[in-house]
Amino acid sequence: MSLSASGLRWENLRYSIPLPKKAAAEARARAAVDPTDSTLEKSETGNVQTSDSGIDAGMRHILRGISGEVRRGEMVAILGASGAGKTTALNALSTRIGKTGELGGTITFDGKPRNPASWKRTVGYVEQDDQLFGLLSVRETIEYAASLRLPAKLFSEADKQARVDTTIKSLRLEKAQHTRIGTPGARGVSGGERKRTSIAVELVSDVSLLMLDEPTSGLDAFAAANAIELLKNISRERQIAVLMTIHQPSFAVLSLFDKISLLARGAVYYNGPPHIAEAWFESLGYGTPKGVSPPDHYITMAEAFEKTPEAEARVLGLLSAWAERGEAFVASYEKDYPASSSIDGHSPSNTIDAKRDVEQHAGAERDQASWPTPWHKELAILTHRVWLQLIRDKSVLFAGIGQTVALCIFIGFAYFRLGNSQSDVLARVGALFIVPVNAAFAVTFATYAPFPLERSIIIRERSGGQYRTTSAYLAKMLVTLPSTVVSTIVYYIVIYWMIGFRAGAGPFFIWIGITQLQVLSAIGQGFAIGCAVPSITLAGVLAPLVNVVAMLFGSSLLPLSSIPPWFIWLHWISPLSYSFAALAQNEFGGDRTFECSAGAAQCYRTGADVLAQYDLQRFGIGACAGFLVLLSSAYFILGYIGLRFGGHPRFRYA
Ligand SMILES: Nc1ncnc2c1ncn2[C@@H]1O[C@H](COP(=O)(O)OP(=O)(O)OP(=O)(O)O)[C@@H](O)[C@H]1O
Repeated sequence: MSLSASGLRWENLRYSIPLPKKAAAEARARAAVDPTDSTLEKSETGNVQTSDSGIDAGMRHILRGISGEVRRGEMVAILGASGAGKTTALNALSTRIGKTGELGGTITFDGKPRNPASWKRTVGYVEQDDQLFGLLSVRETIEYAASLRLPAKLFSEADKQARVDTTIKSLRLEKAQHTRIGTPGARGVSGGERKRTSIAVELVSDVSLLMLDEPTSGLDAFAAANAIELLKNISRERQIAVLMTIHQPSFAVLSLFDKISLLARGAVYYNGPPHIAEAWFESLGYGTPKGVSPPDHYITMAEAFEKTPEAEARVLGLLSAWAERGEAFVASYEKDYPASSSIDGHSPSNTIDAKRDVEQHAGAERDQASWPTPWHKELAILTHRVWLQLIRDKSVLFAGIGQTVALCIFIGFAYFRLGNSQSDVLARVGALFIVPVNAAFAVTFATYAPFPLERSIIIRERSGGQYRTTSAYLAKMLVTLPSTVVSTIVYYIVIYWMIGFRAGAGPFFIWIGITQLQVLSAIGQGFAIGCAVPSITLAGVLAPLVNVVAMLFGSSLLPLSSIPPWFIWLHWISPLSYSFAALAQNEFGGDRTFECSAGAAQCYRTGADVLAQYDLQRFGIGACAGFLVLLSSAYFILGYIGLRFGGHPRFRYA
């Protein structure tokens, strides 16, 4: 194969994963019965062909020595049946491959090994699922990407806007640019527009290589052809190398690629221009029958769907024929029939100011190891984006108002205007506990709910080296903290007067202060759970568990003296222990007295009696507030660690 130094090139790429013990033992047993079952035969070119499902010596071989290249200005597709290894190949090339498997072979970009310092800003990766914020418009989505990805040193605000306009135009998103992406509850742009927005988010920056995992999946034939045609134009105009996996393209779409790489069982059985594929397969006696779509034929004939010895022989024949003489065939065909639409000599169009672009690109190469935007600017951009989504999410606003009204009605009227009788003393203790418990539940749940989606978007964006975790995390905190305080404070003010807690400005402000610290710890819990747990289902299991345990060990339900010694630490790490104690001291402190009817067996005559009975004076109100701040900080730190390491994009270069 004649390989140029420009663009991405891979040689003898291999990837194997260890099998679970049981599967490995079964494979060994099968191999003992039929030695051909797991024999790997290496061809002269290093490509590996196999007669089995790819199991050998406790390893499953998913990629077996594949080679290929995509040059700048070219568009190449990796094709194959389901399970052929397309996604694994793309993942290995883009560094998104798992750490558990063994990776071998050589991968270079522009003739050099991929440089970890600059790679993530060299390559744009479009995932199969479009992870975008549904409440932002197409244009806003691309603008945020431009603001975060284009180096501030090289692009003024006007330059960035110009780049956004160009990108919108080149992806034909003009009409949809002001439409929101859409959420499950509110329809937005079409599937094709959504996909083109995902592509635009990558292309708005100076990437030299664009990788796409099945960009046409879920699109109709017209939208699919449209997207691929646009990508082809962009690869030409901007001299970007475009590599994608694609599932069952139409013949028209197939013809748009400069090269296709056909995979079966993790090995290549054709790699070259699409128009030569037919000649190659014809030379093997497998030309496309009349009335059958060539891409469908190329893919299905390399799968032994029929499960017959003939089908198996056909697949193996295709694999070994390519390994033996495929590249020579393509080279001689290209020599005899040079393609009319060769990309050689193609120069970038004026769509983007080419000269300035080249200069900027050179600057960007030098600067790629550093972050594109200063930290404070990153923080401002990300905070603005979180804020915009918050104010647009009317469901959160209405749910918050509805919740406040409902809680005021139920809790407020259940404990309405408590007096000084003995039963009212007990009711006051109950109210002092239930109000912070309610904050813990309602706030924690509302806080962690959006995290799983945001986390996957943050991973995608951080994979492109767009910003630091600290700025993303702090931006979320800067919006969540004040908005939650504002939305909960009304409830605490109203409920205080409805229940009839101790009158006076001092007790009132202490009440507000402590309940807000309880809210702070609940937000912290929401951050910790949302950032550390990747799925909403898991978070939904964990959050109630954490809250119920905190409630059990941090309340009067289980007096301190009754808690088993090995669980006592749960009392000290429960925020409710401190908020309940502080609120009780606020309510029952001073010289408060209660009615006690003559002849009553037991009475709380003073507030001090209540505090002594429930053992609520170990720490003063100030110390309790301090512990609440400490616990909240610990939760926020846990959340940061969860996002920093759990939500960290993983790159594997070797
Ligand atoms: N980490 C892994 N552990 C176990 N098996 C794996 C792993 N990664 C890939 N495989 C297996 O390797 C084979 C190739 O997977 P891959 O996802 O690359 O296929 P594909 O060609 O992209 O298929 P599809 O079109 O269905 O997405 C599949 O059989 C898959 O089950």
